[in-house]
Amino acid sequence: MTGRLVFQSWLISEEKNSLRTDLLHMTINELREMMPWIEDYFSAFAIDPVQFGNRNLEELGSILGEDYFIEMGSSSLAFIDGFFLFIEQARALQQGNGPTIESLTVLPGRNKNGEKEAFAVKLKKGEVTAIVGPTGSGKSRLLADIESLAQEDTPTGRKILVNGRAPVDEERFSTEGRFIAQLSQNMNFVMDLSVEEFLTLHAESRMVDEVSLIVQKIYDTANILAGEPFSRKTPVTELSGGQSRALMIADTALLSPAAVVLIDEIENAGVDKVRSLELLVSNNKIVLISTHDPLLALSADQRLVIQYGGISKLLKTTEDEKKYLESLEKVDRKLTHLRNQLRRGEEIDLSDFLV
Ligand SMILES: Nc1ncnc2c1ncn2[C@@H]1O[C@H](COP(=O)(O)OP(=O)(O)OP(=O)(O)O)[C@@H](O)[C@H]1O
Repeated sequence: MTGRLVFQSWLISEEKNSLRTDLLHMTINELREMMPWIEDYFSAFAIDPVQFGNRNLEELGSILGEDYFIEMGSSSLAFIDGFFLFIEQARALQQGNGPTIESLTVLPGRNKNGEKEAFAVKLKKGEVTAIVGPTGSGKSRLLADIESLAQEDTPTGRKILVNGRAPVDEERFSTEGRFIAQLSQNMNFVMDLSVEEFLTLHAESRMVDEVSLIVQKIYDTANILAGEPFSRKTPVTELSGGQSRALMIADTALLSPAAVVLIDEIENAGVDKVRSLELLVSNNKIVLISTHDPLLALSADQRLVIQYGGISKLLKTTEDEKKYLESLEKVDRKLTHLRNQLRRGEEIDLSDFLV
C-alpha cells in the first residue's frame, strides 16, 4: 500500500486526539514515510527533515530552540499546532472541504502620520483589487497585514476580519496559511529539490489524483510564463528570480486551493504578467495585486489608493477606463516586444512607435 493510502485509512480509523498523541510519538522519518508531502511543512520553517529523522516533533522543537521559531515569526508551540492543522487541512482538501472565504474586511488602522484611516474595506469573493500608490507608500505593508491576518499588532494597527469575524489563532499562525497564497517579489526555496520533485511533493500534499499529469501541466505553464525555459531536472535553488516566480504562479494557479491570492508587483518579475494574472484570477477567489502597472491596475474591478501608509480611496474601475484596456494592451505588447528585442541583443526597429 502506498504511503498515501495508509494515511487515508489510518485517518478514518483514528479519533483526532489520539491521532495527535500518536503523531507526537512518531519520529520524523516515520511521519515522512507515511505522508511524504509533509516536507512542504518543514520547508516553510526552513527545516531539513532528513537532519532530524530520528527525532519526534517535540524533540525537534527543543533542539532548534525557541529563538529559532521566534526568528521565523512563530513559536515552537505554533509549529506543532500548525503541523496538525496542516494535516487536518490536507484531509479537508482530500474530502473536498477546503475553507470557504466569502469576504475579508480591513478595519481602519493608522497611516504613517498616525492619522486614522477613514473607512473599512470589504473585499468579496470573485473580486480583483489593485493596490496603487507611490513607491514606499505602504502597498506591500497592506498585503502583509492581510497575509498575517493582522489584529492591531502590525505598524498600521489594522485588523483583518475573515467572513466578518476575527480569525482564530490556528488560522492566523498556521505557517502554511492554506487559504492565503502570497506571491511576493522575492521567492526563496530552501529545499534542495529538482523542479519535478518539488512539484510532485506539492501535488501529493494537495491529494490530487493525477500527480504526474498536474506536475506536467504546471511545468509547461511555468515555462510559458518564464522568459527563459528551464528543465524539470533543474534544482529549484538554481532557478532565476523570474523562473521561480513563474513556477510559483503556475503552482498557485493550478494547484493551490487558496481562496485569497496576494500578488506583489508581478510586473517586475520577468514573467508574462497578463497571462499570469489571467491564470491567477478565478471567479471564486479574492485577489489583491500591488502594482505600478496601468494595464494590471485597470484589469482589476477596483483599486485601493495608498498614501503615507494609509488607505485613502477606493475607486471602482469605470466603464470608460475599461474601454481603454484594449489600446493599453496593444501598447504593452509593443513594449514587451521591444524589451525582448533588447534582451536578445537585436537591433531595434522603432518605426511602429513613431507617429
Ligand atoms: N501605516 C503605516 N505605519 C507605519 N509604517 C508603515 C505604514 N505603512 C507602511 N509602513 C512602512 O513603510 C515602509 C514602506 O512600505 P511598503 O514597502 O509597503 O511600500 P510599497 O508601497 O510597497 O513600496 P514599493 O512600491 O516600493 O514596493 C515599510 O517599512 C512599511 O512597513
